[in-house]
Amino acid sequence: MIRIRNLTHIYPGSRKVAPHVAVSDLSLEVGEGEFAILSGPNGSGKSTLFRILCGLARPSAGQVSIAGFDLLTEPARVREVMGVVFQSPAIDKQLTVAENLAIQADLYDIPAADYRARRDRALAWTDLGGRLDNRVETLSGGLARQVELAKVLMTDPRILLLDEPTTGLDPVSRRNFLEALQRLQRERGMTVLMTSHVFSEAEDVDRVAIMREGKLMAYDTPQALRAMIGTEMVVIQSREAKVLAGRLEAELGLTASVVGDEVRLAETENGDSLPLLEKILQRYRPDIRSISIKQPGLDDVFVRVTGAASGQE
Ligand SMILES: Nc1ncnc2c1ncn2[C@@H]1O[C@H](COP(=O)(O)OP(=O)(O)OP(=O)(O)O)[C@@H](O)[C@H]1O
Repeated sequence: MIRIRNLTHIYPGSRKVAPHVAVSDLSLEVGEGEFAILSGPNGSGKSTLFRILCGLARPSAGQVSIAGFDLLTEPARVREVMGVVFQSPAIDKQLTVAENLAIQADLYDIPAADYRARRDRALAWTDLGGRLDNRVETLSGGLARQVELAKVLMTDPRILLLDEPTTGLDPVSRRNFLEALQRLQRERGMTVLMTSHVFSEAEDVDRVAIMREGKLMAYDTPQALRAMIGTEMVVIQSREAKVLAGRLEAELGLTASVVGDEVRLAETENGDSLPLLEKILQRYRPDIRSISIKQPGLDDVFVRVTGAASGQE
């Protein structure tokens, strides 16, 4: 449904700045009706890839086809099937919800006879019922984002591209927004590709892509990605996490990564972390605030794959 083949994007540079390869020979497919998340540390090339996919930038090399249409040679066909929710608001906050949706209908030449039905169908995926006459500036951040979604849904897309749509939302609004997307996927067979750096959002999706320095480092189901790390890991909270990690590596020969005030240890060889936990507790107790065994999450995968600390909620 979204097929990216050997995509490369090079920013040309200038006399003072060298050319920069922002996307490097990247290939990736999102199947029909799949929900995929694209993540990566700052500067890894997500925005560049997103801009290419929504037709705002032309790649230096490679092909992209969307619903079987070539992005470069059939952009109008692609626009017919794809809806894009950008990070920066694309609605007029001074206008009401209904006025914003009416403008979208005008822009896309939606026949007047279809307008109400389309509008009501789009709103059915949101929590905006009864808010049609409210000015967007009076809505919460979460509902305002849902207006963006409703606006895009007015055009009946089969594919949705979203750029960090939940940034700045509180956890409840974020969950509501994601639930709307998941229902669209489940009940309408929508294909969804969304950039995000919040890994709790990625735990339930079909596939997660992790980019680093323009390259696709991993692309798999959340389960398969978590399995890369093992079944369980020891996590220690410490005021001096870096110092403790250094000591654990030097004195016990362990592999440790530091995320904030946490030291996370790679899986033990026999997979049983309890003896290791006891040993660490006996030796380093004064340096430890808490110690536990946990199943690896996607944030651990991210740290392993990119070498960067993951985005925090
Ligand atoms: N117009 C530009 N000219 C030159 N280099 C650029 C340009 N835009 C981005 N870059 C560089 O390309 C690389 C990828 O940038 P991009 O914005 O795609 O990354 P990102 O993963 O979206 O980062 P973020 O999460 O910070 O938005 C970065 O090193 C960035 O500095």
